[in-house]
Amino acid sequence: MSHAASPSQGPASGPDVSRNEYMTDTRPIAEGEAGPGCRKRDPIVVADNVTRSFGGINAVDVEHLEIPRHKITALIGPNGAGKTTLFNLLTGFDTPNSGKWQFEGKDLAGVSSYKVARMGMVRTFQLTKVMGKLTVMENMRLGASAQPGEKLRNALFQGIWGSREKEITSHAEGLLTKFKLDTKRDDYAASLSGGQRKLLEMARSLMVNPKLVMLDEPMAGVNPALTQSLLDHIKNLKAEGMTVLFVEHDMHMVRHIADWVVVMAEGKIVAEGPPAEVMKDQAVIDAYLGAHHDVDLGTSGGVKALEQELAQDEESIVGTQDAGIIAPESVLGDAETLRVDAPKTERGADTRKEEGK
Ligand SMILES: Nc1ncnc2c1ncn2[C@@H]1O[C@H](COP(=O)(O)OP(=O)(O)OP(=O)(O)O)[C@@H](O)[C@H]1O
Repeated sequence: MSHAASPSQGPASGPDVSRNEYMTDTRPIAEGEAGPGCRKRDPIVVADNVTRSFGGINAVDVEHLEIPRHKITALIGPNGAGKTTLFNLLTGFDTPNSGKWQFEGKDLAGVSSYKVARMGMVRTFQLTKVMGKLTVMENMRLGASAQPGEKLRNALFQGIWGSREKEITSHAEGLLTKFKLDTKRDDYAASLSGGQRKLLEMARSLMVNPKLVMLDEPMAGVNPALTQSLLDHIKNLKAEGMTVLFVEHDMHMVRHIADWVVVMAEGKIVAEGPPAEVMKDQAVIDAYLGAHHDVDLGTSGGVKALEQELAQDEESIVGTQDAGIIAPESVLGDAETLRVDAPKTERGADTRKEEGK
């Protein structure tokens, strides 16, 4: 498939043929049968034997993984499955014990996170890393620092610097307008809501015109009023020719926007395929639900069945709405959030997140 449009061009820049091209491509994503580690027709990332352990825990143990280009791939799995660690490894924020991986055919092992971003592979974090004491615009400008125009030596050449400055500012303004943050451009990022900070982080990551955008739990902590807008922005990334890989516990979001789903459990890829197929997969149900395996996650009936099953299980905290894990359908409505998590207390995940994961 041709790369018809620069990722920076949005729908505002005129008729967007790529929108149709990328959104309507129904060719199979896998080369053969879907399954863990299956080959893709057009992969943008290919990883082999990537492992990372912490003490005795094999946090990531991925034999083979390919991420399909121009598609939205969801990376799902219970708490502690290794999703964020895999993100960290692929983007140079952590170093694996072994393995190699390529982005657009280029080896990335040993490449710093800064260079990875400059090559077009950017990521956001579960807890946003926007700078609270900088304004929204200053945060955006920081996002451009992976571009050559921001290098110090270029600053010595006033002409280049001046035009580059204008270019960066105008690019930032365009993105802020698109993300409806333009009225906040001079506000401190600390004054934004959680959802607006997620939008800002996403907008900032686009300052380098990435080819692959990796979002770690984009919906976590987002007010329902902003949920639809975030979903639309993610779909737009694909329409504009970008590839998206996102980690998410919100199964409705996964079913709604993902073209492909990769499931991790205990560091390994245990299932892969189109959302509707994967959520019926026994390995996925087992990974999420342990003993509660007679339930189909792909249907709302399945959720009801699970709730009933859990209501009779005194040992399980899954399904107790107070824990924020599964809300009954009566509470969810249409644009609901359905979280399917393993109990956090199993591995002290909460503590780590508070430390700035
Ligand atoms: N810096 C670290 N030090 C020690 N253990 C870690 C560290 N980072 C991750 N782990 C462990 O590695 C495993 C995988 O964690 P990871 O955060 O990647 O899982 P996850 O699938 O992203 O979970 P969640 O859905 O809760 O975000 C867990 O057992 C976790 O406790």
